[in-house]
Amino acid sequence: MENLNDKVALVTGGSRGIGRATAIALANEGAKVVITGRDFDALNDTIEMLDTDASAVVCDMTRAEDIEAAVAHTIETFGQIDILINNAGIMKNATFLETSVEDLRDMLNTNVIGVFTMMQQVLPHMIEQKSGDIVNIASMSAVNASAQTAAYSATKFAVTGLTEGVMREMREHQIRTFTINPSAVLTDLIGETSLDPESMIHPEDIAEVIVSQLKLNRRTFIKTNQIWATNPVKK
Ligand SMILES: NC(=O)C1=CN([C@@H]2O[C@H](COP(=O)(O)OP(=O)(O)OC[C@H]3O[C@@H](n4cnc5c(N)ncnc54)[C@H](O)[C@@H]3O)[C@@H](O)[C@H]2O)C=CC1
Ligand SMILES: CC(=O)C(C)=O
Repeated sequence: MENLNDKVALVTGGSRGIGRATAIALANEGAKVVITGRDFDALNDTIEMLDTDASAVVCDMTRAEDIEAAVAHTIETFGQIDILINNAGIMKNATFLETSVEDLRDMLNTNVIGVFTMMQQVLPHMIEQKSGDIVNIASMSAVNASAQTAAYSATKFAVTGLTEGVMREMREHQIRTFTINPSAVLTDLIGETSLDPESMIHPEDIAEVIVSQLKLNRRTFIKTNQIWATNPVKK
């Protein structure tokens, strides 16, 4: 089993939800953590929850220069990047005919181009280290499309393709690249739901899956998964 103690993790969208829970779980394993997001105060709230060496950097995933600066900050602060959690993402729900091309562009810019740019910035460091892990948070919407989320699904299907292609190129460098596919998780992203919150997946559950996959012996990895709630029931 891998030990995450002293590994350096960069977690995007670390101010709340799955990103915050993952940053906390990695810190609990002894990893050093850099979190990114757009709101410095919200990032600092997360930093105060981390019992480890940690740093926050403002980084809008739609801005390539922010991503470049966040990666440079991580290298300057901790000297390496062992784990990248590409978590930041947005969802805009609408029927297909009511989806504007601007909403599609916003989701593509954050969910796909942000992930693409972040991997392009981080991978040269991992290749030089001859080791690294990249976890891209896709979604069950990357497996099954639903009514009212066609455009969001398209961005998450794109994350799957991007991740698999990168994985095939990077395995020879001892870099594991994989997707996580959660179904509905109790976070701000899905907002009000008709489900009983206790019966839903919680962000901490996703964080636990991520940590357990990162702790697999480096000779193996789970290429993708599907994380379901056991028995989601209505309120
Ligand atoms: N909540 C759910 O049911 C599911 C969520 N996901 C995915 O998990 C990831 C995290 O989502 P949640 O924690 O649920 O959402 P959330 O809304 O609670 O958190 C999203 C995080 O991403 C950040 N973010 C959004 N746009 C950004 C940008 N342009 N630049 C920098 N940071 C940005 C937000 O500030 C926030 O910190 C997303 O990629 C989402 O698509 C996947 C499956 C299910
Ligand atoms: C929000 C999302 O990605 C779901 C419910 O799969």
